[in-house]
Amino acid sequence: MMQANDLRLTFNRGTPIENPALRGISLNIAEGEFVTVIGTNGAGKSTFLNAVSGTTRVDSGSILLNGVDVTKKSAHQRAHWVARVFQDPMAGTCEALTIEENLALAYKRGGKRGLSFALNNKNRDLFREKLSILKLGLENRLTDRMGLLSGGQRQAVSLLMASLQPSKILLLDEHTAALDPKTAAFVLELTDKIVTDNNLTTMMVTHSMQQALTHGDRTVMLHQGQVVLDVSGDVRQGMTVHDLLDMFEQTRGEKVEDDSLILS
Ligand SMILES: Nc1ncnc2c1ncn2[C@@H]1O[C@H](COP(=O)(O)OP(=O)(O)OP(=O)(O)O)[C@@H](O)[C@H]1O
Repeated sequence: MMQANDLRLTFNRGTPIENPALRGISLNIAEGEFVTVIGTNGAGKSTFLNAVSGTTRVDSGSILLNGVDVTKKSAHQRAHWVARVFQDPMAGTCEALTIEENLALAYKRGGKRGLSFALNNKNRDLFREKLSILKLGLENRLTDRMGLLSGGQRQAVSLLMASLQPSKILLLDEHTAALDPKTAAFVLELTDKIVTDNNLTTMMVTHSMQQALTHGDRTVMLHQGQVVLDVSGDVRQGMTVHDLLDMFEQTRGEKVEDDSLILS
């Protein structure tokens, strides 16, 4: 479903602050697969997601979505293949617009018709039905401005927006990191439900090794711009954070030096 082939990207090439952020990332993700992505600070996780969504162009390599080479397509052109939820709850939705307007925008993603076209009674019923899944009472607040919602509520709506159209891939970039622990747990639970119910192909970046192992069905670890671990199936089943750290140490001959990754 998603194929990343030997992605390479160096920031500030030829300057004293040259930084090879992606050093040959290759990763194939099958339709409906839920991959968690973990890695130390600066490992290239966000850059990789940016490369897939098209907000950052790679120097070389290619990205295929459903067999279509999208490497040279802009983020806008990729919008109907890619849905994304960011760490900042303010980033994925438009606070000046109402809840229903935000949902309508997501619903017509990639389409050419205007917002008013997507805001009809039939769609309002659909939005109400979808919002009721969140169990936050938002189905009764369609015309409230998005800016009135809490961070957790906004992330929940963002997830819903991501599932309104059959995307080719859902990218979650530490989308619970800015939330309090209880709200983060709620949004993660919701993530599992929305991903499973809609059979979404998903890549979720998380800073928690524990989360990476308990959600999704495959875990990929990035380190210094490369994929260094890729575990799934029986190997991943029952795997502890300790096991993952051991595996990293055996493969790389070095220890993970990022405490936040180990402790969170
Ligand atoms: N626009 C940019 N210009 C220059 N360097 C950048 C840019 N974006 C990222 N980098 C650098 O590329 C490297 C990878 O960054 P990236 O944000 O992808 O890491 P990450 O794994 O998401 O890290 P974190 O867990 O800290 O968010 C880092 O060294 C970062 O400083």
